[in-house]
Amino acid sequence: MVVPPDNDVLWARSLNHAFGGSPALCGVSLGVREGEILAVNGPRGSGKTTLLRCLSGQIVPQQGEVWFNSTPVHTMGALNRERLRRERFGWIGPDPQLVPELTAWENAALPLLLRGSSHRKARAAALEWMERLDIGRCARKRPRALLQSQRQRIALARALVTTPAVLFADEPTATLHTADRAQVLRTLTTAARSHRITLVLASHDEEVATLADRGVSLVDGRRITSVHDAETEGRAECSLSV
Ligand SMILES: Nc1ncnc2c1ncn2[C@@H]1O[C@H](COP(=O)(O)OP(=O)(O)OP(=O)(O)O)[C@@H](O)[C@H]1O
Repeated sequence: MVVPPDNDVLWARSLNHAFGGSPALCGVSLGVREGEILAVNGPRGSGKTTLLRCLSGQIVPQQGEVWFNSTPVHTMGALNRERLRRERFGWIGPDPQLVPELTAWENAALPLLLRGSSHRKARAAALEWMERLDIGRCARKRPRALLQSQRQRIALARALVTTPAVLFADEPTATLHTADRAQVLRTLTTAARSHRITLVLASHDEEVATLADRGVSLVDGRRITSVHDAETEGRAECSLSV
């Protein structure tokens, strides 16, 4: 068995996954360094979501390996993967998927409440993140009374409230207007940097490339190297070696 490099918090080797015989990932390998912001680019249907779902343990690739901090994720049972996701990972998708009956702060605090944190602690942590994300004034409102951009920030607060080791963001700005997109992306990347949260960010948004440390590109489930990727990889390596 090949052991992953020490400085990679996440490492994937030769991932292959198909849905009903249609390949979604074909031999994708990559490493993600601790605290890095990695952009995953590619056109619709190129395998970005499938890659993030494999890396985060939501699905087990049909072939290949996924490692988190030198622990093999691909050989874990469903319960251990579930625990890993709950305790170490965060996820934000294109749709906020808030619980309509709960207030904004209760939605943001949900991962802590489910972990058994006290109501007071969970509320304080949720409100702190909501203030940082500039939605503190929405705390007592229910999702239906909020704008889509506010709802997506609540989902962001919910993903960040546990300070995950790795945050997976799958098209987090897809349902937002252009102005909101830029702001949510900047907020997300700033929060990740200030808390040293590793961020794997799949997006069509061109601004992502300027905010990430490095990018990988997928086409038809395969990893390709573009000139831009080679440049950004080079930049990341240079900045690490300074
Ligand atoms: N649950 C599923 N069942 C069947 N096919 C799927 C499923 N999920 C993904 N696929 C297929 O796998 C391929 C890769 O899809 P995936 O969602 O990973 O790509 P993507 O790059 O994230 O696309 P998008 O930008 O549209 O979200 C596509 O052909 C898609 O139709």
